[in-house]
Amino acid sequence: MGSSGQVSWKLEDHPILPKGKTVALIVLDGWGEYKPDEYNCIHVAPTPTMDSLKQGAPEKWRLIKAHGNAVGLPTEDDMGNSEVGHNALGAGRIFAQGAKLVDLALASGKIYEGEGFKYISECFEKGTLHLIGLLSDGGVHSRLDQLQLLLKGASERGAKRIRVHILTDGRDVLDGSSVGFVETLENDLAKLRDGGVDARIASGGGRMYVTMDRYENDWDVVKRGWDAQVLGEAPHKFTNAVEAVKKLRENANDQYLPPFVIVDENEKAVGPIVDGDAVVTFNFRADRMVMLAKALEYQDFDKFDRVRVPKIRYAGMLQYDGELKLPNHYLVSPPEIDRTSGEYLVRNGVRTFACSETVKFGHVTFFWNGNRSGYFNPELEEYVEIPSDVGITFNVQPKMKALEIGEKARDAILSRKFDQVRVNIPNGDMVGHTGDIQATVVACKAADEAVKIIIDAIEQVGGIYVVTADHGNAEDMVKRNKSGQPLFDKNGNLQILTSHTCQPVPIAIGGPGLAPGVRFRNDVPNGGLANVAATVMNLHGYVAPNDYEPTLIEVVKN
Ligand SMILES: O=C(O)[C@@H](CO)OP(=O)(O)O
Ligand SMILES: [Mn+2]
Ligand SMILES: [Mn+2]
Repeated sequence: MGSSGQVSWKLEDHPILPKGKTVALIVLDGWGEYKPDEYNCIHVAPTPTMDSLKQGAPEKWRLIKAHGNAVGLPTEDDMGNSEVGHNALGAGRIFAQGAKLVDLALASGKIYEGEGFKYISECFEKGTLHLIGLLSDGGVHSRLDQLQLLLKGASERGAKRIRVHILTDGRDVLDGSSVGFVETLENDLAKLRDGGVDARIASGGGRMYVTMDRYENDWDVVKRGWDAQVLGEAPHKFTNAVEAVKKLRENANDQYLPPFVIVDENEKAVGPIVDGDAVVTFNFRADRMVMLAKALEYQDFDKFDRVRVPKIRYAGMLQYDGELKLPNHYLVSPPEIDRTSGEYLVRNGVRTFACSETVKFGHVTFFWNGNRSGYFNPELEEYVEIPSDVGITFNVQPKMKALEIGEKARDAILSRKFDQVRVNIPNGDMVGHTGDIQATVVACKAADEAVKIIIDAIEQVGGIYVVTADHGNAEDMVKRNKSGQPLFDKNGNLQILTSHTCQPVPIAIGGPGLAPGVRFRNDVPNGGLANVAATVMNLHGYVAPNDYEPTLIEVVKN
């Protein structure tokens, strides 16, 4: 059913539940459930609204899975993330995600037989192969072991000169871990050199300061990367990448390292991108690669002065935006996330409003709709983006735009122009990633206040609310041993967890429009994010398509 031509879009009416209720769908980003201790910012923060929803357990509040296999990731040790979380929430089915698809393509060798690899390998004879991406084993945007296999595979297939442009992490993995990842990569590159391949690290920088911006929040981030990777220019020059990262870490953490280039003994950059070269962006996840992909691929580009636009062959690890066909060439086909609940509902006349601030805007639109940008039907949909603050780490502004998002949703609800009002409230996640516990407590309080604004509006119009989250983050801010005790580093400092978690997330339903007798079923104990779409379709008065994961709710006679 890949092509929409053969799909029957008409949804069956729900036998009991009515149509026409306003449904508010609230996704708290990075809001999991964990034991209530001092490192659980959601517990520490005053969150009266979320607390009162929890009182509705088990009929109106429960936990659902948001990590690992439940969201299409390779293993149960993989924490959830926004891409796979919102994909599952919106699509109502579990798709093997980028991480897994790349694993399979590398294991079978199919990655080297595809059009994308053939396309770039045409440059191997005369040009350099550049690999740009996030260097960690976080598994959210990329994975080191995949990079290692790709390096090996490409050199076995004729790549003679390879340059790696690294982006240090510290967000999906512990801050400080980038030194170890760079050392590992350097060892691999040394082995390749022993085998006659001229392979080196050429440039680097921290993911949040260099290259990996998203949703066009701050093009300067991408420009810094461009200058280092393509032009070979950066404020910091080193002859060795391990040394670079160690030195720059004195003033910044891994996520925010300034851009640097590796130079030779004559101070000349060892790996600018020039005519005739091949480039692969090795992240599988889309959102933070789209901007660079545009800069590399678009002829007409006015977001910053590229100075020099090399004639290259460029391929993404995946195609990052199916609608924009960006990039044109890619090594692995992305998951085909079709027939999303958003598309079904709009095609059945459900008027939809979606809103977040820039840094999460694509989550409730692009990811929600199966990595597809744009409207299904502009007559029935309105997507509102509230500009995020630019150039700050969010611990200095932990309230972010939560209240503004709440107010926009409230206005959309009270206008009665929409049947579904969908938001992402970013605070738990974005502030949780900074590792600043006090700020994250403030963030959670603000998120709770935003939920209240929306629920109050739903009360006024007789609607229904669904409150859930895409994965954990703010509920646990420390690294722990197997028995859950916080871990300390060798200097006795608490090991702060900046990443997401593997914890389940809450889901709550309620509101005056919820029909009598609606409650969570108890026969879907392993329910996860993918079960939410069918649930929401029911609340709009429809039955979900057969192949959707089952609904979480039932209607019992009183
Ligand atoms: O910031 C991001 O890119 C990821 C973490 O790498 O977070 P989220 O999945 O919540 O967007
Ligand atoms: Mn998220
Ligand atoms: Mn996150």
